Amino acid sequence: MPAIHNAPPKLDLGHMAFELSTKKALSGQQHSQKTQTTAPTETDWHPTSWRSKPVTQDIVYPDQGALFKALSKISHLPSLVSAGEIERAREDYARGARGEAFFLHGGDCAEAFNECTEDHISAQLRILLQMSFIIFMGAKTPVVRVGRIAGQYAKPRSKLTEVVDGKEYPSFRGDSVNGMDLTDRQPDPDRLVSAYFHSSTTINYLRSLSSEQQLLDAAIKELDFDADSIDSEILRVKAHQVHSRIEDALLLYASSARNGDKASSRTLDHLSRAMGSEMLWTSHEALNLSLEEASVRSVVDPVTGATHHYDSSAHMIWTGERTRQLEGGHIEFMRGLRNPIGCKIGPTMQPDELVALLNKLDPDYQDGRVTLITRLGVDKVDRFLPPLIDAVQASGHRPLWLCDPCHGNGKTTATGIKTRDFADIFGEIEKSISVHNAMHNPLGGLHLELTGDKVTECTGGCIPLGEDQLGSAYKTLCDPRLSAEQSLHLALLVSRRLEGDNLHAHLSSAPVSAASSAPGSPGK
Ligand SMILES: O=C[C@H](O)[C@H](O)COP(=O)(O)O
Ligand SMILES: C=C(OP(=O)(O)O)C(=O)O
Ligand SMILES: [Mn+2]
Repeated sequence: MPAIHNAPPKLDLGHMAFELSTKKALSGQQHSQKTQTTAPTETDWHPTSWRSKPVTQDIVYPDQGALFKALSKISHLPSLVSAGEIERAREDYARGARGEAFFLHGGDCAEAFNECTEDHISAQLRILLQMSFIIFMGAKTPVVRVGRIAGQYAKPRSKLTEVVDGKEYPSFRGDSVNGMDLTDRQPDPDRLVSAYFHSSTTINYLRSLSSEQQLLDAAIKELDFDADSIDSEILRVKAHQVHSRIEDALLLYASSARNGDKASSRTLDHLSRAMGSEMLWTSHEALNLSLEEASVRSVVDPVTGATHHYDSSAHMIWTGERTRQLEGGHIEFMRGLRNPIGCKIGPTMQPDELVALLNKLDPDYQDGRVTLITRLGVDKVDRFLPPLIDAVQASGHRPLWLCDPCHGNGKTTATGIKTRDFADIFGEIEKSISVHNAMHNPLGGLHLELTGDKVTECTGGCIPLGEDQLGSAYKTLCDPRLSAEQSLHLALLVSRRLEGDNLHAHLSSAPVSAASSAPGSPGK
């Protein structure tokens, strides 16, 4: 049973008592709000109201004084994202919920402080851009990108302790909590401050990469993808199409930059819009509620007079499968925020429980207010997804539905390595698309654990990786991620699936690819 959160004695973090760094974001006017009295949803919500609820996966700090100091520091540091950006993200989520945009939400399972480097951050942005370009070509819908980035530093664990050589240690809970080293497993509040600065550096670098020029360069010039290596004729053809479309776009870009050519500019405008001209939205699992609370900034909407509460640490936050109890602290915290919020949905979720959750998180029935991230497992989608969709449709809520094909498909090899197989991952996506389509409730996007780096953490893919090869570049701090190559391969398969194109018809001379009969194992 979850314990009632052992809250530090009445921390006045000052999130309501200092000048609001976001005060100009909504209107361009100055609004100084010293105390907040109105809550956006229910009058009893407050940034601290989660503290009286049971909190699962709680992080217990031995030194409460040091915790108070760290949280107080964070509560006075500038917002990482602005209220205006969060408002724009809300609009994207509403579009996604209405089927007007496809979401690609992905990144590391757990970000690492020592991977806060130009190489890793640009690789993450690049892979998401490349995948969204590929998916856009099939879905023919703008693709909105959201990173598990700039704050994904805290992890829930299946077991809160582990035994090594007969001795019990707290499990590693992410770089914002403790260290991987067995001697560094006590939660350390200084890591919270460090997480803030790593997040801030990451966002700063992402912003510097987000100009249109950079965006096109990253997506187009560096599509480091050898189409000929794909072991499936259908996908190889598709990959070549992507390459040539990318080359066309690059030529257009060069010529319009030279001549200011109107037609080219129009095409490019279209391309940029499709790719989204905004920066990548940032997100993380809001696990450590003390940290999230210290990030809340309250702003009065000058038009309506309502007070909005923004979690200024990310554009979007979500609650995990292990912490989504209806009466728990995590749901309580999220319900009062203006940010788009999400919830992971595993196979134990009951349809009526899901509707109760939506009633609580989305009392005003706003499109895309809540993102439901289903992570059922490839073998459970057909059984568990239809009743959930049915209940939500009948409820009148319109959430954004994402498929997370990673967390329901984990397995451990005989030698104890955590992995996932590409075929299961694509299999869950395919099944989810089919179920959603059959119920006239189109899937709104994907939630993936992936990296733009060359890692060997998941098996399978276009150049199939076997279990015996997992050791060569297994770098994740927690769950296995799709490598850059596996991610691009997945994007091609998804693009093709969304396009509903039947390349078989056009390639009548080609051998029937295994991709159509054994999803995710093309040619094998
Ligand atoms: O990312 C999700 C969870 O934190 C992760 O799957 C837990 O991993 P564990 O089962 O090794 O604790
Ligand atoms: C913890 C995670 O997933 P879930 O809550 O779905 O297990 C995660 O997305 O990293
Ligand atoms: Mn994970």
